[in-house]
Amino acid sequence: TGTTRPIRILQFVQRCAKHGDALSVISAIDSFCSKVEWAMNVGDKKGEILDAIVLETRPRWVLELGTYCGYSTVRIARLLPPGARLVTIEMNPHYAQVAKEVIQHAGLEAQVELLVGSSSILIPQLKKKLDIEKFDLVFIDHWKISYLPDTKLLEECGLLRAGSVLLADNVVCPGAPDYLHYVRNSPQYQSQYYQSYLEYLQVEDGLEKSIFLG
Ligand SMILES: CCc1ncnc2c1ncn2[C@@H]1O[C@H](/C=C/CNC(=O)c2cc(-c3ccc(F)cc3)cc(O)c2O)[C@@H](O)[C@H]1O
Ligand SMILES: [Mg+2]
Repeated sequence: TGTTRPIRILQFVQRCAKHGDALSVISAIDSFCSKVEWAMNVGDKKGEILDAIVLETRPRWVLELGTYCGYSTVRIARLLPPGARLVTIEMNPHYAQVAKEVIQHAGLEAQVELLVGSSSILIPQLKKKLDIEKFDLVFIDHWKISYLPDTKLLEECGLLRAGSVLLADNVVCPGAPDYLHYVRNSPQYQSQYYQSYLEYLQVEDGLEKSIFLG
């Protein structure tokens, strides 16, 4: 009975963040998760690296795997140029509902397409569903065992172009060893590690940026 952690995060956002102000939503979640209850958001330190890569990529189409409460969805969507779109996939309907309300509180619902379902089922449907050509940026932050199969699925579905950027969270903690080996050894990727820290903790973690060479 009682509430869930995502609900407690949403309630804190609704109480403490200003409606339509994405930055206040981001800082409310970071404040709650660093002082009250830890949660698996990319967080403020890795979030700054994410921000820099979104800005340098200037993407028209972004895909996020693993929405959770929508923290990184808001971080990314707030930086998109007008007309750009962020498609985010979340298989847990409860988490998806929380994320929907977090995204709405930030005033970013127009830039975000939140799809509820498994990435392995939805990725092959994206071209038809959303008349998408290719993704310019993919932020991977769902189950760590799904990073590699979903990357291969994106390749097979023709959703990546020469220059598409994959950005993977948690390549150190919890780690995604099979994914890391693949992107660092495949001639089809130019890969780079960005060292940082696990969200809200003094533990090493990092992001891996991998450019698809086509
Ligand atoms: C079927 C494919 C598929 N399709 C669609 N949605 C999917 C999906 N597979 C998963 N989801 C959703 O994505 C989110 C899961 C995210 C999983 N993330 C971590 O496990 C993680 C852990 C730590 C950490 C934990 C404990 C520690 F001690 C240290 C570190 C830190 C981090 O930043 C982390 O991202 C949830 O919303 C799932 O519903
Ligand atoms: Mg993560």
